[in-house]
Amino acid sequence: MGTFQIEGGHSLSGEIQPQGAKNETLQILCAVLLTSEKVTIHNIPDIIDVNKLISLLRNLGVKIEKIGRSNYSFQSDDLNFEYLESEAFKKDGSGLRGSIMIVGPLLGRFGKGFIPKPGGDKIGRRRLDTHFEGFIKLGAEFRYNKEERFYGVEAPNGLIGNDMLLEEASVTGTANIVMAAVCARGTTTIYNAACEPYLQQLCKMLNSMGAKIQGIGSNLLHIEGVDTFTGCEHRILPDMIEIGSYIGLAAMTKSEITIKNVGWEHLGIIPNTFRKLGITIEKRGDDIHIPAHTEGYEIQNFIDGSIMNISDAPWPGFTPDLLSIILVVATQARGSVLIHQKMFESRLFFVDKLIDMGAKIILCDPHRATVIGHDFQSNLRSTTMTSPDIRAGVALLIAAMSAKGTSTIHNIEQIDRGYENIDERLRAIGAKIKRIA
Ligand SMILES: CC(=O)N[C@H]1[C@@H](OP(=O)(O)OP(=O)(O)OC[C@H]2O[C@@H](n3ccc(=O)[nH]c3=O)[C@H](O)[C@@H]2O)O[C@H](CO)[C@@H](O)[C@@H]1O
Ligand SMILES: C=C(OP(=O)(O)O)C(=O)O
Repeated sequence: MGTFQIEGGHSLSGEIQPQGAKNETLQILCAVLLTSEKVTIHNIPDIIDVNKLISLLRNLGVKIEKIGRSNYSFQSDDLNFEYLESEAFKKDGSGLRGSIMIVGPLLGRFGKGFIPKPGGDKIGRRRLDTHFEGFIKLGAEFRYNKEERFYGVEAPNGLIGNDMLLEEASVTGTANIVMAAVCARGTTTIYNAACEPYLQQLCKMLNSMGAKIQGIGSNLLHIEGVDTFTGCEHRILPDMIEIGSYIGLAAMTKSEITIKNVGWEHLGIIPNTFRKLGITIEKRGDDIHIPAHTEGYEIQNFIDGSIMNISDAPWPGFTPDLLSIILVVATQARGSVLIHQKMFESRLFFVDKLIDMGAKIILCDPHRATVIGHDFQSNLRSTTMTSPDIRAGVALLIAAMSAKGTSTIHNIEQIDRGYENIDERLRAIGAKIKRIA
């Protein structure tokens, strides 16, 4: 179990470049299974989840070449289907959430796809019904082995396009169904599709491989199935969750930071949501500049004077992955805010650790927490804590960097799942952070 030791109370300053987006990369990597031709992908982040998926693809027989620091080529021209029946696959597949998205392309191209119950953050129930209901609508037969928690879909005679209305705008579910539907005979429409930028990126990539997807960016996708796909080149967007994490980090440590090349047009409601906490965010070309908040930051009220409420919603709503960051930053704001995590059931329990550090938070129920900001009148106290999930881990890291004294965070593998070399990159702008195990 890895550990960070953080000496808090230091302001940072300088420039930081966001990595390629974890959640886009996981979708894009699965799409390489659709073609026997070479697919080249740029700006792949060097993080645990992505490296696990790359290794799974390699074990599945995909030929993988690293052609630059963050650039790879993939060729799926001779897959090893025996691997899908092996114990090694059960272990590899259950190591991350994103692995679920190999099922759609395998089902579409080869008529069968399997996956063990995927891993990922333990943040409450994370069912897969939307994925499999979609495959069934396309004509696949579904099997589930309860003992082994192993899912399978088969369509030996190929998939047939259909109209479907998804029960939830599931991100990985939509990606999975799209990658199957592009191979189906005839037309598929997917209503209530997730439409976040990474899904848009996936659809654009698929179109550049020969797919015929319309409605990209909306929640109604129209897909004409095609028989074959060509290779392509694709570049991963900057990671919006990492960008949001740096905005929060800058404000809470009163640091002046420039976040470079953020891809503003893909950030949606994220900058304005941080502005509701009173954080100044300047657009400088494609960079975000955060001035040092030496006078603190004040949470806005609603127009009628009622208390601010920040909650998650499917895109273009606010991503649930940044609510933990919003929550920790609010602990030093002037004013109060209600954080409402609607999607996940166990993602707010980490507030116990912040309360231990002296933060004023009332956990109303598993989905809602009220934060009463300190306005920097009192510092958080340093402590020893364990990172429960990827975003709570970074929220705790931000808390530790703003706290008085030296804190220890265990289980930093959770952070390394999604943040490339975070200690080294933060040290480069002045953080006192050591990886001690
Ligand atoms: C690898 C990956 O890309 N992971 C992301 C993906 O996970 P993932 O695709 O697994 O998440 P889903 O979009 O399927 O749903 C997440 C949760 O939200 C609930 N839900 C979802 C849609 C909806 O309209 N209503 C609703 O309540 C679901 O029941 C589920 O509990 O999307 C999540 C939601 O943005 C992010 O937190 C994850 O980081
Ligand atoms: C919840 C997340 O990831 P995953 O879906 O991979 O567990 C996340 O990135 O915040």
